[in-house]
Amino acid sequence: MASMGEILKLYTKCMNFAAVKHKDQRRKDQDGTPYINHPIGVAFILTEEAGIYDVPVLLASILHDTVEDTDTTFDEIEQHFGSHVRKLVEEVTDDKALPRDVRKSKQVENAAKSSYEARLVKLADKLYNLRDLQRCLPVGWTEKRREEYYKWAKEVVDNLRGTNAILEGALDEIFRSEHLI
Ligand SMILES: Nc1nc2c(ncn2[C@@H]2O[C@H](COP(=O)(O)OP(=O)(O)O)[C@@H](OP(=O)(O)OP(=O)(O)O)[C@H]2O)c(=O)[nH]1
Repeated sequence: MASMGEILKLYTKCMNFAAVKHKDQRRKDQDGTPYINHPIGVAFILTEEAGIYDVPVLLASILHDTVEDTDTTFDEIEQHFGSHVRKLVEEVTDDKALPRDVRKSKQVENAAKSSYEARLVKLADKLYNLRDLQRCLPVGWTEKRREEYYKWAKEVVDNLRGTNAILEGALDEIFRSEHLI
């Protein structure tokens, strides 16, 4: 079993890796929030709200957008963080080469087939993004696009149910406030 020191070393290496990879990326909000706030926030939801302390899950949550949105490869993830974390990051990565509508429907389909660990990352990711959407509308988004995102996110979440009552409860609170349930 890894010591606390080894775990902290790996966790810090992971945050540094993601921060370097996302360094030029910003969120879509008016303020151009540094993108790294999102993966760190997803990991924080898992520890702080859901009480998840599973190391591969937390590492995958921090790395979840590195391959999708930066030049990071799955081989690189494996080299630094091992094959288990690589598999989880693969499970939560969308293929950006696909047309947007195909990518979005694949995410709904793939949710149902995901592992328990990947489901935790997906739920926390959706929770962060939906809260962000409640906080402010991304630049260039219309109210219609916002509504469509909520509806699509609910379809994904519905295929992830039975995974974690805290995360699903927090998501349902948002869906209720948006009159989706
Ligand atoms: N709410 C919100 N989202 C932002 C912001 N900045 C960046 N995003 C990202 O935008 C994506 C959602 O926008 P879409 O238009 O639906 O997706 P797309 O960019 O992938 O086409 C999410 O990424 P994703 O990896 O595609 O996640 P998900 O849509 O698969 O959950 C989310 O993380 C922001 O300021 N607010």
